[in-house]
Amino acid sequence: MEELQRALEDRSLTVSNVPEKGRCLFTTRDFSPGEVIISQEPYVSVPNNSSAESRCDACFESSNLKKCSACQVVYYCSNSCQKSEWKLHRLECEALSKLHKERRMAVTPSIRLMIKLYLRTKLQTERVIPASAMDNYKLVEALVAHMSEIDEKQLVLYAQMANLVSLILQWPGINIKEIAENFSKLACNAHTICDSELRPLGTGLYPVISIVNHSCLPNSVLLFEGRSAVVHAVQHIPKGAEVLISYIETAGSTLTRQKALKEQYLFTCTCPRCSKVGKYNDIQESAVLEGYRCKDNGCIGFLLRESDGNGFICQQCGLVRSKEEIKQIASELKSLSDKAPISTPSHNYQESVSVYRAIETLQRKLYHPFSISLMQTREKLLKILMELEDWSEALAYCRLTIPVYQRVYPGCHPLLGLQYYTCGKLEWLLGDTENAVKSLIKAVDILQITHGTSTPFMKDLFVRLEEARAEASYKFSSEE
Ligand SMILES: C[S@@+](CC[C@H](N)C(=O)[O-])C[C@H]1O[C@@H](n2cnc3c(N)ncnc32)[C@H](O)[C@@H]1O
Repeated sequence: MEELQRALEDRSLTVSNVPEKGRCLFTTRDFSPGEVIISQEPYVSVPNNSSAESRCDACFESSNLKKCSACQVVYYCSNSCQKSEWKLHRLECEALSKLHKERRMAVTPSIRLMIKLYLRTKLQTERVIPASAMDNYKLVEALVAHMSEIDEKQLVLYAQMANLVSLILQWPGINIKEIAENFSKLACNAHTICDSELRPLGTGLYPVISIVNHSCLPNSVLLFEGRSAVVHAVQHIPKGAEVLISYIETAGSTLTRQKALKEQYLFTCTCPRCSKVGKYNDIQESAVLEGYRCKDNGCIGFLLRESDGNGFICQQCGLVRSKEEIKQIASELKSLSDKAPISTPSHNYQESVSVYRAIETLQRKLYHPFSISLMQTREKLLKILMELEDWSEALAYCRLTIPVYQRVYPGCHPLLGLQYYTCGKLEWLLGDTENAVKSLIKAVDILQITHGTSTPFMKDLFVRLEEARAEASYKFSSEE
């Protein structure tokens, strides 16, 4: 702990224990918006390899992959990536190769992550790979596991997974209970590694970044540059403040967010947003984000259940929607949603578009215009239409999502920045350079804070903005 405190001191940070939260990371100087607060390489990481997509174990790249010829499980995109992982993979490869082929192919990313955790610890203990203040097994030991709060079913699952890890490693005297506890640690401490556009690529354990606690109104954001986790301040953070990121999708109502936090991280959030639970403004916000729309299409009031329980009354105009009408649309929506594909293979894009269009129409009838479900359906349509290169309809849906994004991701949120970026790209493709410039400027304003300015993604964004600006001014001068 002392060694870690010294390493953090150099970064103007310190760790303290707070009774209701456990360890917390505090600043010892002011941080400006966009500044990197802390970054860390993973102690261990694995890509989310599936039959549909594989990635390099070292850099998560998905092209030019070659399978490890011995274990046939792990992929690398180059010799240098394979070399960088070799000390660890040599041991993993030996262990995996002893399994029957079918069993080996069924080893999940979570099992691999645990195997790598044990192998890395072994190699550090034997000093085959170096350890440091921010990179050692003691930091993993210090992570919270919440063992006493986990339900029976989950414990049984962790015990089964621990047995499989033991079977693969075949280490005499290995402690199954400790492996099960480590699975519980991974559940509330590991992070999903995403690319710059927040698409999930894999999972990593970053034991120092794991000290950062959650807020639904965070002052920082955790993003990834390759496999490195980087925490950026998204607002001015004064000296002595706690560094806070969001662990979950913050768009939901307070009850939805609290449920997600309780289920995965086993705590009740008391952040400034959550402390409003049950107050009028919070009830209003939940009814807007997750409730029904007014019967009058021109009214954007929110609906609350009538005291007799027979319907929902608009809090703006007083019109009532009957329970039966709502039930009817909800049931149509359910049967349509059951038909919607979870993932869309390319040959099914057209079919998916029609299903999601029908869902969107029904959701518009049922939900408030700022509904999160409606926003998510439009987001799906936007993605599929982009795959179909139908830029114009994709842009229409993208524009419809923007006001909801602005409401649910206020301030400097990467998802809002990325949505402006998509809008700008589509406007540019459709020749609407003037609006493209406006959207890309909004994207840059947010993303240079959340993502920094030096990543390939941001450099590409700056180039796109310059190109759009040049084209807009050329168009303007030729029109003159
Ligand atoms: C990734 S760890 C964060 C570091 C942790 N506080 C520690 O002592 O190691 C996640 C756990 O921290 C606690 N935690 C995180 N944010 C919290 C918050 N806002 N309020 C209360 N507990 C929180 C919960 O126990 C959660 O499962």
